Amino acid sequence: MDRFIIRGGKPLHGKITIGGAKNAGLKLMVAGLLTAERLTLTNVPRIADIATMRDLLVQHGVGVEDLNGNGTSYAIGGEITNTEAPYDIVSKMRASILVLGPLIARCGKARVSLPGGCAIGTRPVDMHLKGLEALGAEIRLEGGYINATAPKGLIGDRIVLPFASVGATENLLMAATLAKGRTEIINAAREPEIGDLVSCLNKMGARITGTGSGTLVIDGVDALYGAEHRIMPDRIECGTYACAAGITGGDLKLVGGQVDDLGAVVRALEETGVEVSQEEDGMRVRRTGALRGIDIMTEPYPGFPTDMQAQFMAMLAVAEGASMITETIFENRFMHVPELNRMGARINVHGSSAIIRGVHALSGAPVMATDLRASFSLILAGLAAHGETILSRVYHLDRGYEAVEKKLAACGANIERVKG
Ligand SMILES: CC(=O)N[C@H]1[C@@H](OP(=O)(O)OP(=O)(O)OC[C@H]2O[C@@H](n3ccc(=O)[nH]c3=O)[C@H](O)[C@@H]2O)O[C@H](CO)[C@@H](O)[C@@H]1O
Ligand SMILES: C=C(OP(=O)(O)O)C(=O)O
Repeated sequence: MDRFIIRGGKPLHGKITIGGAKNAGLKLMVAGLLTAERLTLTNVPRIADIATMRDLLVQHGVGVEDLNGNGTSYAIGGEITNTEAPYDIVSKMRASILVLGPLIARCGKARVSLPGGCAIGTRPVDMHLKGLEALGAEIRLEGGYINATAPKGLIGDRIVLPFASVGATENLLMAATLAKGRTEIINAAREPEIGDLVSCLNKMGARITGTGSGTLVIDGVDALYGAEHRIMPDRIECGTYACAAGITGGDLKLVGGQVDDLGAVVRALEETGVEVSQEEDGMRVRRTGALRGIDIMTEPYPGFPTDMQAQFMAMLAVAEGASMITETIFENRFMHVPELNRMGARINVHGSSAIIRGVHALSGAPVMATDLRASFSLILAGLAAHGETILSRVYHLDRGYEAVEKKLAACGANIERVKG
């Protein structure tokens, strides 16, 4: 298992190019299941989750061609020959559940392993299943698998989501594109990645309106077609490197970063004393004064994203005064707290809130990554700490961040990957 060795204490200066968004790219690849024609995706991030999604599509029988041989453009297309998504892939990557809706819509049946929980929460898929049943799917759970059929095809309906789930919205949205008649998804999630998916589906011939409004209206069509789509920049990767500038007191240009996708994150950065501006080719982030403690609550978009919570916690650990972070999306997303405390942070968790008392400095220590964003919070702490931090289990990080050590080292960080 690879490890990172980080020697902290250097402010970061320079440019970091933001890649395509993991949380858009994965769904856009799945959208390739909705047509036999060729869907070309560009700006694909070179991360482990994308490779896993590629394996999943290939085992459904669909071709995934690497167009320029470097993993940044894929052409997806072909007939589906296998409608099963097996446990070994789904258990590795929860986003695999998103093949369920498209497979039922296109093939009238699907057998998809239940994803189960993960380090951040139990993460049930009840809303995905209830919504698909409302569209006419018959669903049985057996042996850890979801067995779904739609003998008469899917039929549009009005679906009210009890919570604006990103995954449920996407699964139902994709299924509804090929359903008969109109589907309305009320209390739909409004994350920008869903807007990116809608824009690609509409290029493929879908008829979807209401992006970002909380109500999506989908008029089903008989078939979808080939298209070409550039994946949006990863706002979470951008926010994460913004925290790297913030915690080290540096000055970074995040090429391709868009302030507009990061409203709540930008407001929180500014409140802590980090300056953010939109420039022609990306977002500039710098800090010259002290970091100040703030209170944050995670919420569905446009609120503060849970996927930025751990990174802010690392930054607030060295801010002046006390901060409180309340996590409302996942019930167990504080696994980074004991690791940050091992580096000298003073954080206490009370239920779904963490109280952070800022310390003057952190000190390097051996620490363990537990999930994707928690991993990066430990890198951030390591970049600001005195001495050496050794981060193990970086495979969590490789799921969603491309070339972390190269991007950081190019801006002056002392970080190396040790293979093993
Ligand atoms: C691949 C991807 O895009 N992942 C993102 C997606 O995850 P994901 O799509 O899994 O997140 P959801 O918005 O669905 O989940 C939010 C909450 O709703 C609960 N829930 C969800 C569905 C359901 O049927 N029943 C249920 O109870 C979940 O357990 C969780 O507590 O959105 C999350 C919230 O912004 C992000 O943190 C993830 O990075
Ligand atoms: C929680 C995340 O991803 P996933 O939903 O794939 O676990 C994330 O990107 O922070």
